Amino acid sequence: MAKIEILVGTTQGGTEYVADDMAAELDKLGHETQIHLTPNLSELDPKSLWMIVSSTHGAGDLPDNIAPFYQQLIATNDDLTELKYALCAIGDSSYDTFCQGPEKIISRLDQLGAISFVNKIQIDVQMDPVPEDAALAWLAQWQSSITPTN
Ligand SMILES: Cc1cc2nc3c(=O)[nH]c(=O)nc-3n(C[C@H](O)[C@H](O)[C@H](O)COP(=O)(O)O)c2cc1C
Repeated sequence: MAKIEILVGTTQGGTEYVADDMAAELDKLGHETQIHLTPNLSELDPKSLWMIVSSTHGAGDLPDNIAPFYQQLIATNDDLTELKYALCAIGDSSYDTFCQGPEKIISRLDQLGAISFVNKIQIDVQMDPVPEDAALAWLAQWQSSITPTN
């Protein structure tokens, strides 16, 4: 069993459904998931696996609910070298800034020493109108490699 923090960035709520479905799948496998709709750095375990599940809004911007978390990351110098993360980005390829919002978070996590646990997925709602399906297929590719220590 692993502890998995799921950080959600959403404006209309669609991405929250994607996060809920992945959490349900991980719970079935015996992992301990926690969904954060307003993530707070001080409440997250830096020795767990973080899944960032976020759409993009504006012009390559993070949704408002997760933007303050990004500011917390910018303000901290915490050592995150024990942290592993997985990115599930959801966007629309008709925008030049396709899926760029959560890249800001990933870029800062990398600066703080965190390591990507798997290749990210960028779900294009033009191609996948039901992003849950693409997200669950992606999760199925790597969920068996999650270990208690990650
Ligand atoms: C005003 C607006 C701006 C958007 N900007 C972007 C963008 O810059 N890049 C992108 O990939 N998708 C963009 N999108 C598409 C959303 O990320 C996509 O519709 C997503 O499914 C919304 O999920 P949510 O309801 O969970 O926020 C934008 C959508 C809207 C309505």
